[in-house]
Amino acid sequence: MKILAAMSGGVDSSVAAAELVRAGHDVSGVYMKNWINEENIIGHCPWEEDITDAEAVAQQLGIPFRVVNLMTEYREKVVKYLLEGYQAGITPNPDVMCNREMKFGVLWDWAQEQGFEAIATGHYARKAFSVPGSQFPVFNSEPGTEDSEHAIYRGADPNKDQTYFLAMMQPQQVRIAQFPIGHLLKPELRERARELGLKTAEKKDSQGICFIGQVKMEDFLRTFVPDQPGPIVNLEGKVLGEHRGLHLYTLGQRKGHGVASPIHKQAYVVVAKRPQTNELVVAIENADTPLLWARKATLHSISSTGLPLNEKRLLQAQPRYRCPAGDATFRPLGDGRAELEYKEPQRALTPGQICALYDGERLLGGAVFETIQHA
Ligand SMILES: Nc1ncnc2c1ncn2[C@@H]1O[C@H](COP(=O)(O)OP(=O)(O)OP(=O)(O)O)[C@@H](O)[C@H]1O
Repeated sequence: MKILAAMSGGVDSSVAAAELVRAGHDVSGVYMKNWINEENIIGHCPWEEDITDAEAVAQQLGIPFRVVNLMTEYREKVVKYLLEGYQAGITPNPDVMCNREMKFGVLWDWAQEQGFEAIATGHYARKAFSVPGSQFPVFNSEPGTEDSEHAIYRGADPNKDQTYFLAMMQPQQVRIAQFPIGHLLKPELRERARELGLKTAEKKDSQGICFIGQVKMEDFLRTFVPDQPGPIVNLEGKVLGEHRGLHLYTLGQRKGHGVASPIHKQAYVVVAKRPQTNELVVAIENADTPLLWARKATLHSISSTGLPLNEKRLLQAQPRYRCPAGDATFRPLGDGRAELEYKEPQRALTPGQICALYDGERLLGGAVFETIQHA
């Protein structure tokens, strides 16, 4: 099969490409140039080093390598969404959009023109397909037949699972996606990279948002969105301090708001943002802090990785990356929206954030939190 390996210059996608070569595919590597540090944002933006590393690994594997410039599309499809979201007071997720709009969107369009049949990434996720009549999961990334059903399962390494970031992928994108390292644990992957002598074998895992690399989200936002200071208040409306702009804070945030707690081992936590009055609301965190916990929410932009999510069902809903998925009832409202009711109260559900939907280990799709109903 002719497969395009998306190589970021990190160890995960290096091993992903190596696995495809080992399986005998016709592999080419590609680095997407989404963003360069032209805005002089503080911090280290290592794209040049990443390209050098990705190219060196491609050479080691004996595969062709190219850099494609997708900076215009990235600005349009991801950065704009990110900045508009923050300006509107919600918390967007650029990594999720990057997968749907860039890697399996714009990059896939380009790949098809070049005659590729699939795109592979170094995500910790497993691809499965079933031919009619057989049962999931059959972990295999072969294309199957026309009528086979494709699905994404959580990566085998629970600490590294990245399916949350794939939640908004469309069925036709799932069909052409391959995740060659999803069955590996991170230490096994590192070992494989060492055995192959790959240049990236000991390279540190990337931090932060995919395109801003080591740059902190806060520094990035401050370059584009002016500070808008306002009061920090408690639930009774008493002013406790000053914030620098509501967009710089996240619901559930315990540190970085500058309000010290008078109670030992009980921190102030951000429980609400009030755009009308530009107030950031904080409260002392405990098991029943008002506004912090919620069981019910509405979702919009429901997106399915396979069969449509148009019936009431029980499922597991993961409200953010690195957070357990809680049991919930999902009730579609018929207009791309749904009600979600968790069995247990959830901490800091946040409008604008992606909610990934699962049936056990299987990723069903995703949606965006619209409103949160506090008890
Ligand atoms: N600039 C890029 N060019 C090509 N592929 C990319 C790029 N950025 C990310 N990817 C692909 O998306 C996958 C997930 O991206 P993410 O930024 O989360 O990397 P990661 O999990 O740290 O993996 P890696 O170790 O490969 O960098 C990568 O493994 C790679 O296949």
